Amino acid sequence: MEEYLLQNVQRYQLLVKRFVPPPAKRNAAPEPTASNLVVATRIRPILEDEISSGQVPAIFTRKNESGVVDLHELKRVVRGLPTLNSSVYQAGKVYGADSTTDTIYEDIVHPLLPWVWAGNVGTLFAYGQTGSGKTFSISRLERSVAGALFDGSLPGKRKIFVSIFELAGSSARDLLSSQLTGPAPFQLLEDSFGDIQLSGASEFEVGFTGEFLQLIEQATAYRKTASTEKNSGSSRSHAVCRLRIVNPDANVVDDGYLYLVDLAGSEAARDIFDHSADRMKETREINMSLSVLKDCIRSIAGVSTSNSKKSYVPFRQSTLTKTLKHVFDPSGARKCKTAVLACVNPSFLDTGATKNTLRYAEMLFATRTTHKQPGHNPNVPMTWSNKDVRHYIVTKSGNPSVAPFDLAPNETGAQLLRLPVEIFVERCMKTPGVTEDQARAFHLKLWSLHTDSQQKQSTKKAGQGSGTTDRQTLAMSNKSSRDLSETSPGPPFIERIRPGITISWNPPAHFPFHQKSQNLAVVLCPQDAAGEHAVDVRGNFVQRSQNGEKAFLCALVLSGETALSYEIHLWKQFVVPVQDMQAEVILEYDPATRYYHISV
Ligand SMILES: Nc1ncnc2c1ncn2[C@@H]1O[C@H](COP(=O)(O)OP(=O)(O)OP(=O)(O)O)[C@@H](O)[C@H]1O
Repeated sequence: MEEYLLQNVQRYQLLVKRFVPPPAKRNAAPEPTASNLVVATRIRPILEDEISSGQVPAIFTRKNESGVVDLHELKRVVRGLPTLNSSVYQAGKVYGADSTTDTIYEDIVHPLLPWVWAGNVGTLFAYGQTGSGKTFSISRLERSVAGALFDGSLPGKRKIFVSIFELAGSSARDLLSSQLTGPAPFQLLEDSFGDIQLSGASEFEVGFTGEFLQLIEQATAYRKTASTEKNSGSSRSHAVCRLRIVNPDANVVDDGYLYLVDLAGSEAARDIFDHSADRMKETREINMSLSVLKDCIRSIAGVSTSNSKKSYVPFRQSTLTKTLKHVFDPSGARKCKTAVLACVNPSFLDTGATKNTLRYAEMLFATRTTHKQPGHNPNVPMTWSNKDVRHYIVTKSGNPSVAPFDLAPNETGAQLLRLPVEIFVERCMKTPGVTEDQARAFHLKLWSLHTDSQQKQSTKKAGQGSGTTDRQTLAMSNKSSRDLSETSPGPPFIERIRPGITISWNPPAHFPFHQKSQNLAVVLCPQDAAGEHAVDVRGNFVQRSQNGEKAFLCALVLSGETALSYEIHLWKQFVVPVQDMQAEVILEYDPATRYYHISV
């Protein structure tokens, strides 16, 4: 086909010249005043070597209509001259070949900085066909961000921490690791707040622009690239630069995060020079992760392949979308703003890939909406305002009740949950008469409610009456994709207890391994099935149950060396009555640290 196009380039140019643009169908939805999603399309200039090989541009912006582009393909006909097949796209803000990266920065990236500075999450990602200008754009935008963060234009003091890593297939590798063997693998773990943690990846504090740029250069040198037909320095992994912004003066404000993501280009087998098994596998994995990304985009746009408005967002299916969970998780609690840069190659040889990129840009453009916080739910501490927190403290902290001003002067539910247990207890004990045991029991009560709430399904229904694709409607109606079933509420906790699950429990006062944080145990078998030689951690034989009390022999889970990490002690066993069990807890193993962490 390429040969055919190159042979007919003059006819193609003639037809393009004669083309009369039809009016573009405008998106009927009103432009949100403060959208949480900005979509932009960048058409890179046609390159010298492309011109010298006879290529011409196929994509054009309109003079009087911003945000609209026309794409022309040459259509082969069986008999007669080829004709022109034109399509029109409305793909957000459009930047033509003569636009500068500085303009794009001012329009879509700079607004993210005050947002993350204030403790929110901002994301910029560039996607598009291999050779379409993603790395060119992101690398320059990163430099502008590095300048603006330290030029004193943002108010107040912040500490800035940088991690840079690449995602390839199912692996995540640290591009700032000091290992001589190359980027070190690490784990992406989801904590009980639903945030993704980079377990084992390095993070460096940077104090000025040059220091940040040096880290970017170090990471770029490590990043995996290879030659493709379209780009001699093609990126063979997705690169993520994550900035964590800490406000040292306000310990109740969440850390801000800025993600700058340069995706690997999608490519076809014909684009690849080296067709070795490894290279083909790598290409398959990249294309697979990009396809999961597209599924996520389709789902949040409410036009999933199943045509169901209650789409399941499959962000856990690749490390890329897991990293971008905050963008796609309908149940996410953090406030997010996202800028998407769709990059396209203007050449008429690349129109297939360009159409694909523009279709997804259009789809994303249709999902723009203002961000609303999930509504208050008395059973979900993550949704509580400070007023809700104070009410809970007054009514549920025991006798005497903890003074709300001592425990949570400003904190929301999410912030109270994040308080280290020792600080929580210390604050509770400022109230006269409150004992340490009472404070710890109250902490446990709050956490039990939290862990249970993370597992329960939302009962609200999708888009009732509105018929819109509002992400918040999806958020309220869709489960997070951790809830696999749409209809089943799941059995109550007591009925779920079985060998193999981990539970939190309330040990008796004489228990010798009382943990400062949660007390956890892995259920091994019913007490009566333990056998006559089974001995518990105190050296007592495990008795058969009496008075029909239901109990299980459990292995203890004790705290690890690092905060909120745990180890399973299979040989330290103890009988736990069902009545002392509180909730099921999901533990996730981190091979890097060899500890378990609470996942849900
Ligand atoms: N706006 C631009 N102006 C001038 N040259 C550009 C522009 N955008 C991209 N290029 C050039 O186009 C080529 C391909 O760009 P780049 O490497 O950024 O593509 P990519 O989309 O990151 O590709 P891959 O996915 O294969 O990594 C490079 O030579 C780059 O210098």
